[in-house]
Amino acid sequence: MATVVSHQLIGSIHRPSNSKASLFPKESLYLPIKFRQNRFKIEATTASQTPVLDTLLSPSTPYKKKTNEASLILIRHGESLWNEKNLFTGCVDVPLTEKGVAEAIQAGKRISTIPVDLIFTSSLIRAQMTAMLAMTQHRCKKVPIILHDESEKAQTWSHVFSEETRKQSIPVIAAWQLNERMYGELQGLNKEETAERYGTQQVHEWRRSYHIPPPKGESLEMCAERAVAYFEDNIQPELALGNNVLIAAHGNSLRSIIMYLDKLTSQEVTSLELSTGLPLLYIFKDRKFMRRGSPVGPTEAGVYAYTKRLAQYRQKLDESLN
Ligand SMILES: O=C(O)[C@@H](CO)OP(=O)(O)O
Repeated sequence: MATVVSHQLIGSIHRPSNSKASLFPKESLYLPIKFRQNRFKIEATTASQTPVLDTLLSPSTPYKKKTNEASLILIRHGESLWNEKNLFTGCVDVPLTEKGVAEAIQAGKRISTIPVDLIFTSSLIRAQMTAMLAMTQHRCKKVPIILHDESEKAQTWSHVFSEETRKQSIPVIAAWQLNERMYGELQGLNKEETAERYGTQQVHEWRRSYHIPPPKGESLEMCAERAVAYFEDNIQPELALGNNVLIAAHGNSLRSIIMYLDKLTSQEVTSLELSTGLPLLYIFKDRKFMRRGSPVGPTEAGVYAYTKRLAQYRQKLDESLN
């Protein structure tokens, strides 16, 4: 059984279940993503069909599986304007504060030599800002590009016509399933005033229990049903193909994903707290997730000792910059 956890430091695409296909297509086969019922659907197709996802992911986009290992970085967004005001935020779409921007940039520095091939964010601006700001610091210097596939027009109009430019880009997929838990009738209320009104114990249960939902909102369990399902259906298959993934999301959507990764019980997850803007690294190897803490910075020796692959990646970056 997992020990009590306190991560003080850390901060559909619907794939057919037996599909081994990646978002990074191979030679003659590529995988258009179609937006259906708020979920992406990936279907294999042949080169004679319209390349819907041709915008960024070209047939020869770099990633071929060479390893059964991949990195997974989780970042809770930096401080938002409502974190600052101590308001329940949930699915309300508020931006980062100046401090939140600085946190995202700092997070980027800390992960700047850890490989990232694919980024998933929620559909909320605070998570997207965090991912984008963090990637400005990455030493690979690749440009994160949001894939818009809400319509055929959006796909066509954001097409990139240079193979070289596409190679210098990182696809970003925004998924509502990674959004913050919907806080129901608490959204917009001050947390302290709510505790005074309903009692500290009641508010703590709404905020941290697994099963109890806030009034007309989602419990962590309900949030996990969509966030973990999305992770399993769309993110884990990429990791299994050796693609390194960054997820920028929220306190509670990430708590539910960490509960899944670390196999926490519904009791243990109540003491899991995530700070804003601090990255947490996992290694996915042999179909298992190993938690590797929060990288302190690009020069930290410890992180690169975790796996040979990370050390090699960093060495290549060092060589290319010298
Ligand atoms: O207000 C929210 O949406 C969340 C995260 O900021 O709050 P809590 O930590 O209470 O779940």
